[in-house]
Amino acid sequence: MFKPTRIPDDSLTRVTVIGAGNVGGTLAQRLAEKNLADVVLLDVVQGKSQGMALDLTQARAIEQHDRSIIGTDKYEDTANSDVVVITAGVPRKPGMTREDLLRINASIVADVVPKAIAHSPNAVLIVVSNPLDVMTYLAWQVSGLPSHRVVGMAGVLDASRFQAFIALELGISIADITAMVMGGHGDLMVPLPRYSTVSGVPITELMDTEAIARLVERTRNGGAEIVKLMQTGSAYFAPASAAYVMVESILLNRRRIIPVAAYLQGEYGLRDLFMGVPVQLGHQGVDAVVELNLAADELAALHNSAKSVQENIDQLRPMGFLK
Ligand SMILES: NC(=O)C1=CN([C@@H]2O[C@H](COP(=O)(O)OP(=O)(O)OC[C@H]3O[C@@H](n4cnc5c(N)ncnc54)[C@H](O)[C@@H]3O)[C@@H](O)[C@H]2O)C=CC1
Ligand SMILES: O=C([O-])CC(=O)C(=O)O
Repeated sequence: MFKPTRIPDDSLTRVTVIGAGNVGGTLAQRLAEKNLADVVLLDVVQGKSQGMALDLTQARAIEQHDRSIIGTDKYEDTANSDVVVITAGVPRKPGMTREDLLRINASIVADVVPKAIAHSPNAVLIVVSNPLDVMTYLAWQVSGLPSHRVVGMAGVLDASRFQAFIALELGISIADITAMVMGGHGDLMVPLPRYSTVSGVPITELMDTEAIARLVERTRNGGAEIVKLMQTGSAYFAPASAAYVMVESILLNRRRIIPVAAYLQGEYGLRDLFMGVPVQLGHQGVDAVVELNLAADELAALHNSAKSVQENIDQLRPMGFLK
């Protein structure tokens, strides 16, 4: 008779998601159900990640995958992860900006990142918690990791929103649309119509300036529009999808060229901050920052956004989060 043989669990790819909330839970689901990686889900609330992991495990028969999903509140259980994603933090409520979360989320990020990286020193770190660019800078500082192994998730999400609004406006398939959004993940983000296309044709050749301005504005307010509608939290389906894309490009070494919050060392005339720029993203994290040829007004908008990010990074010092 056939006798199954149990062999020791030896994960080839393992992703830790810190924070088993809306974004973290949905990301864990995507990672496992798309069969990309085994997942360890950690939350400070006792039982939350364990319950979610059990629930996801009970869907395996239906979703047909054999990925392990572990829920825990112990960092030892996250050891040797290839990628660590930080979604721990507080989401904003209607009327708040992302920057209003700076102090509370800085205290969470400063606490969880060193603990996670102590057990996965070779991981690539992806930050999701808001305010995104500032939290990514802080995570880098407290992780001790080289800057290329720390990235923030926002540009893929913001570009995906811009793509969705272009598709809705033109009544065409999302499949043929690309978009680029640079800058900080805040009200001053920089959607780039010249670098947003339908089958290779820039949307500047397909829409009038009024329509483009309207879609740009809706993209900038994409997060706030959802916060206002939901009242009790912020977006998570599209954010989890965007984080998935980044994890996939890293684990499969796809070297996708996508916008992420990356450490800038003179690119675009900016230095010593994390902010949204296109990068080549692979196994080691950021292989290279891609420098697009920006027009003077586009570059000015990028610098304006960078100024706001820098002002918020500067607030971390008097608060005691940075040396
Ligand atoms: N970068 C982006 O584009 C996006 C960022 N976000 C941000 O992501 C964060 C999470 O959002 P949601 O998942 O919707 O919030 P949520 O409230 O559903 O989940 C957050 C989870 O973090 C956990 N947590 C808090 N402190 C912790 C700690 N010290 N250790 C471990 N876990 C801890 C909470 O218990 C909770 O389960 C927020 O800061 C939100 O603003 C959300 C969407 C998009
Ligand atoms: O709006 C928020 O606070 C969450 C977020 O960053 C987004 O959905 O873009």
